[in-house]
Amino acid sequence: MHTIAVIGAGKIGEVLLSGLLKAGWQPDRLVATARRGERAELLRERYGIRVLSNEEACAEAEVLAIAVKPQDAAALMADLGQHIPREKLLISLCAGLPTSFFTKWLAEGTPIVRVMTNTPALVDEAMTAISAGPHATAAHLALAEELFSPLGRTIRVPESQQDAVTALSGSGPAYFYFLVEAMTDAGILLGLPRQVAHDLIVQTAIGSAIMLRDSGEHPVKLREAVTSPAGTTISAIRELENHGVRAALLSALEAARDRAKEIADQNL
Ligand SMILES: NC(=O)C1=CN([C@@H]2O[C@H](COP(=O)(O)OP(=O)(O)OC[C@H]3O[C@@H](n4cnc5c(N)ncnc54)[C@H](O)[C@@H]3O)[C@@H](O)[C@H]2O)C=CC1
Ligand SMILES: O=C(O)[C@@H]1CCC=N1
Repeated sequence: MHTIAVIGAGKIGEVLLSGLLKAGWQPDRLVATARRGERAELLRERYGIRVLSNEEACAEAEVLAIAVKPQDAAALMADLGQHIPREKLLISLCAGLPTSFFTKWLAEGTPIVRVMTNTPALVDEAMTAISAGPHATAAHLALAEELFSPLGRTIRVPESQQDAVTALSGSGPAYFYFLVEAMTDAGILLGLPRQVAHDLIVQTAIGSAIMLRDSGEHPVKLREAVTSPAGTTISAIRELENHGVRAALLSALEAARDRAKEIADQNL
């Protein structure tokens, strides 16, 4: 069994650590690094894992999962790159950064895999997309899948699609929460108590998501089944179309994709 180091165990790094522990990884196979002492202490207490310096973690683990913010990656790699021998596998979780970003700090031949996951990993329902970067073999991709499959679903995509994946499923949970928040407000407008509105919409979201996943039906079909002739739903749909919600989503995701590219450009 490999030892995995999560370099920069913040929100996403912690999700990965807790998922691996739930999947049966032994705490002595997991190592984390953190910038702040209190964070290190919390991770030690919560998970019983070792929290080391970046350099020690690199020496200890065969797989290095880079989970710092993209804006912190250059400083990290400038310090750490020289301590990473080519036998290690580097897995980047950083939004926007292409695998070519990392190669300049790494020994020639070091394998890199790029991953985009999302926060539903906390409830074992992540969507994780995995791409081979330079020198990543089928075995490296299989190892990345082994690490992320306990957190939910995994798919493989070409690296050229990762910015789009980031815009769609990486950021996706935020769009659904935004929608739930707005629909709860709409319930308040219609006179429902906040808690009732919240409960109604959360269960409706869960039911709709399960139907989308399990029915095998196209979303248009599912929507049509709710939309009665001259009924209530079509009145609401007309307002959504009048307000350009579909166009807003297209623009929103394009903006997220463009921001991923911009992050890369600012850090290259
Ligand atoms: N939050 C999300 O929904 C998602 C985030 N990501 C990506 O995951 C990465 C991490 O994001 P979050 O967990 O949200 O950020 P975060 O800010 O919660 O975690 C990053 C952690 O890295 C630590 N750090 C920074 N520089 C360090 C260094 N030199 N040595 C050790 N630790 C260092 C910070 O102290 C922080 O705890 C980002 O690159 C982001 O693009 C990917 C998918 C989803
Ligand atoms: O907002 C962000 O930059 C990160 C990447 C995907 C989700 N959160």
